[in-house]
Amino acid sequence: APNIHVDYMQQALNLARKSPPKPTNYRVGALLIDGKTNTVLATGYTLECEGNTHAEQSCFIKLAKEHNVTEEQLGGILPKETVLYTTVEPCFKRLSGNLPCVQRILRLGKAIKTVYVGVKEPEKFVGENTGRKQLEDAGIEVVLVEGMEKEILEVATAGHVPER
Ligand SMILES: Nc1nc(=O)c(N)c(NC[C@H](O)[C@H](O)[C@H](O)COP(=O)(O)O)[nH]1
Ligand SMILES: [Zn+2]
Repeated sequence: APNIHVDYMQQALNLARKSPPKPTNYRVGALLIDGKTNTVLATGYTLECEGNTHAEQSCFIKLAKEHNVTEEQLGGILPKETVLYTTVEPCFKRLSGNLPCVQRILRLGKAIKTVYVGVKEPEKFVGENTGRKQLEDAGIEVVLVEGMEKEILEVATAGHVPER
């Protein structure tokens, strides 16, 4: 039977393929979904929005612009059954020092109920990603959508110099 989570994760992966390859990040795709009506609220991919933006961050930036609010105010207008799909789990630390997406998700309050991820973040840039625990401690469910790890990582690391 077609799995709705795999369908959305495939959509997110197709978004990730639009991201310009870079050796210092991952090419990620993300979708914000209204879980009640099953409608797509926003899509995003790494570097879509100006500056050094992440896929999840691009979803928030675009949706905030659409509603004429700041990214910080987005929590007030998101449907309460909002779910986030992201091919790579939200970052908890960024080498650039920019605000990590786990913090961006947490400051939306209870707006995001569940985060569906395609893979855990590899340890290459920032070591073990402890973001999942921060989200769970805030009452946000983190669910791994299995079966697409290999193709998600291939896309995510396309800009990386092959390990010797
Ligand atoms: N979930 C997620 N979505 C993204 O769109 C993206 N690029 C990453 N990547 C995580 C990785 O840890 C950071 O890309 C590096 O730590 C470099 O940090 P910057 O991206 O330059 O801020 N992770
Ligand atoms: Zn991030």
